[in-house]
Amino acid sequence: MHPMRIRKINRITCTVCLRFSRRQLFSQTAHHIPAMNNESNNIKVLVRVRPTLPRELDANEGLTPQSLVSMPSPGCTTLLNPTTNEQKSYYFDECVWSFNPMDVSYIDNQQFYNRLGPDLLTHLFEGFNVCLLAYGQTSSGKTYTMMGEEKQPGVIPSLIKDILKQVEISVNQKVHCELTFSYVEIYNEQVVDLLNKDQSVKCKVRENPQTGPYVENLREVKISNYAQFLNLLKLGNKVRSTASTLMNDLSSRSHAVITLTLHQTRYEDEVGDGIGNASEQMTSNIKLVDLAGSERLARTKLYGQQQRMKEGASINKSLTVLGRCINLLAQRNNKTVIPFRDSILTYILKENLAGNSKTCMLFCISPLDYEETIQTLNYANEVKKIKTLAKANKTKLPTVPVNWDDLQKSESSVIDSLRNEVETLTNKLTSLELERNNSLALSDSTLVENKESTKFKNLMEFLEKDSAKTKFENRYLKQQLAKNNKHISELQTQIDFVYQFEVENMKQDMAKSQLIKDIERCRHTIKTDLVKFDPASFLAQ
Ligand SMILES: Nc1ncnc2c1ncn2[C@@H]1O[C@H](COP(=O)(O)OP(=O)(O)OP(=O)(O)O)[C@@H](O)[C@H]1O
Repeated sequence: MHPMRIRKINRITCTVCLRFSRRQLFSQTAHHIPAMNNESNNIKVLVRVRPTLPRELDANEGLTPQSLVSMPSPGCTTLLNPTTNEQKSYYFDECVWSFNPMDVSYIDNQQFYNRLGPDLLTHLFEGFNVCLLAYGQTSSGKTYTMMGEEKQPGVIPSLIKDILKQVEISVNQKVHCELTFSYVEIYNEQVVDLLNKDQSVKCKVRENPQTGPYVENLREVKISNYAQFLNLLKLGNKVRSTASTLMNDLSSRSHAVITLTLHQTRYEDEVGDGIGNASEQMTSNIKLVDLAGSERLARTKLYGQQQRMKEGASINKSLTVLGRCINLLAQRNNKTVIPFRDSILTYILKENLAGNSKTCMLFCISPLDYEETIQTLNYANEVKKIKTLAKANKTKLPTVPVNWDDLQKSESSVIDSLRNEVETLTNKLTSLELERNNSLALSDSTLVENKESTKFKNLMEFLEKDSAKTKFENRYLKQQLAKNNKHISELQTQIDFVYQFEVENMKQDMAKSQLIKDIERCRHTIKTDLVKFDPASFLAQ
């Protein structure tokens, strides 16, 4: 594999391994991108221009070159043609200026996430399928925006942190959330499951008539804390490096797709403060896609159609087909058949490009490369015409609203709950191992009769559901217990205070009565002395 690529994958893994502080996370005022509502929406289009790279500075004798791109207002991007000096303006939902950190309008990763995060999070928890795609030529800042760096975490780690925090908040409202994580790479029309060490398992894309295309045999792993996400990312990146070495190509020619699926279950109230039965369920997902560098797609446009198809097929068919789908979708002709199935990428993204999804596409551009940038901006201009039809995937599950401010406050409680989670997971692992051993022992004896094996399967399903419920109940009770303990300790402080106060009062009362007694005794002594007192003898002295 290309050494730059290995360095990049390592960078991605190291970057998110570092926890970011609450201040870093929420230092910027949230400014949301225009809200996406529960109807037909256009795909939201964002454009971000990156700073000059060291090699570009070197080429300009260390001086910052003049950017060909400018963003005179938050929704406008202009591009200067260096040959003709003509300037072309484009209008998008949001234009993000990250050219020079010294500029007042400079937007860093944290600020960028604070604009995008609240909507992504709210839509996911409201039950919508959500998608964020990063598109752009090589080195335009796609991975930097999606994954980020040590001090500037990108959208993916920041979003996962916030999803986990919202999951904790939901538990308190008796909504059990289960989050699963999958990580695939699409290269040369093949899906590589990056979480499966056994690469002999083939992952084909199939279509469910209700929910659309999905990847068969995909490993989806439950995550309930940030450390688990980091481990999976590490594992995925390790497989990604090996896979690209085997393919003898650069992985910048591959697309990375992270999918987070959220299952929410609301439990009814039981008499008292307990948990009743599960009432409603809802499933939604978010796809976070870091596309392969688009520069070759642009170059192929110089060739004739046949040549372009050939190159698309051998180098990066997916991007060529994505471009074709986008052109056809932008024409908004209902009769046109969109060739989603012509590539694995577009097949996987079918729902996100034209179906049930709230989709946002980020176009990363270089400030100096006129040819590539104009291609990307023209492409973005087409994308903004595309409409999707998002519906919340639920019947009537009232969700726990996402409160950005609450999430800020919940930072410390999450760390505490993560500690609890370790304990819960260890217990769960032990019980699962026991369950598995039992099941293996049982299955040996029950294989003899089919009837018995069905019974056993049903029993296992029941046990699985029951153990999920028990786990949730445990978490809920733990939270209630923590709340009660807090209340008890507050009461204890009040009791201590009242006790101290009473003791002080009693002491004062005792001192008072002692004083009264002393005065009484003195009065008595004086009285007795007065009785004995003889003025004549006193005068004679
Ligand atoms: N907004 C930004 N601020 C600071 N540095 C950036 C920014 N965007 C990109 N960079 C830097 O530019 C370089 C290339 O960025 P990145 O690796 O994210 O590009 P890419 O589009 O993912 O490339 P590829 O298609 O090859 O995977 C990196 O060194 C990164 O640190």
